[in-house]
Amino acid sequence: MDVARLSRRGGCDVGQKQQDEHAIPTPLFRIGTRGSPLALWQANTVRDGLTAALGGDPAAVEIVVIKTTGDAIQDRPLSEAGGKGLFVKEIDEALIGGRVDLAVHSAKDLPTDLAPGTALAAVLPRADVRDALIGGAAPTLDALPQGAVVGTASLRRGALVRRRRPDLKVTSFRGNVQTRLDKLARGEVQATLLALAGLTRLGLERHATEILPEDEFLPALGQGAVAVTARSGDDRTRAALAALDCADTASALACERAFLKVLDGSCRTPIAGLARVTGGALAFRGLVLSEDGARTVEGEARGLAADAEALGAEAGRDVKARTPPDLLAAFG
Ligand SMILES: NCc1[nH]cc(CCC(=O)O)c1CC(=O)O
Repeated sequence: MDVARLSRRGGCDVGQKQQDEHAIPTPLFRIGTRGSPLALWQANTVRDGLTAALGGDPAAVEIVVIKTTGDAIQDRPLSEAGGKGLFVKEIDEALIGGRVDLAVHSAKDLPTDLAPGTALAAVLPRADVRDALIGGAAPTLDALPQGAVVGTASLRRGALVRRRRPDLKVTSFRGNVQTRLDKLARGEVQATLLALAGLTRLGLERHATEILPEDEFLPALGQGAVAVTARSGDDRTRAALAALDCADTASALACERAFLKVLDGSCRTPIAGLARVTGGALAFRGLVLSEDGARTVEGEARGLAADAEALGAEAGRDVKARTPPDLLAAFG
């Protein structure tokens, strides 16, 4: 990246800076993020990568923490309050309004339709996609006592748990990763499930008592990936972010998001799926479940990574065509 080609905002170019050494430097890029520990880890990772790509000036990239409606609502399941979009609305507004130049999100929390005027600009290399069980009463799902209570806010995790252990009780469980671990420690539930990627990023992976195999516990679409959005027309920011993009992860995410888009009108139906890309080839498996996990409809797609989006959409249409109407009704 040729930093000299990037003009500082507000006309504060290098010549001016030399004239007035005490001027507060204007960052080249502002990153919008939520303030949760996981969100800050992600934003810091993008800041470090972007700073390095720009030549290492620590003043070049600034993080702006934005409080979202989703952060404010703590008393009810988000699927009731309005869904995932609640975590991105205010950040999108800041992006579109120019208060920030890029926004960092967990890919799995990003709605399938991005806000008009914004676009994906980079996807970081994917971390471990698997879910982990954090068992209080026992270390593994199989060893949990009959009727034990598992706390999770995720319909997908709830359905996958009940598919394997129909006797377990699944209760809604919100809050950030640390809050959930605290609730478990207080005995409010006997076990919970969290993304291994999130635990690892927060240095909390020691709490995982069982790592669930990805073929049985198919992850959420986008799990383990960090996505960066920018204004669609902002070529300056998009060019800078291209240095951070992992092409294989971006293809996998495009496939998974296309699958989700075909299937999901709301977030009331448990959906899982994972695309793997190796040497230009993509393999995808996707799943729709009933809330109790008793019924599942599975789809697969294989092809070129270059066709990622079409492969995901095709798998989505195939699964949708074979899904019983009452499961589809939940799509809202
Ligand atoms: N919905 C919250 C969320 N968003 C991303 C992660 C974990 C990190 C990731 O999947 O990239 C988590 C926590 C969790 O599901 O355990």
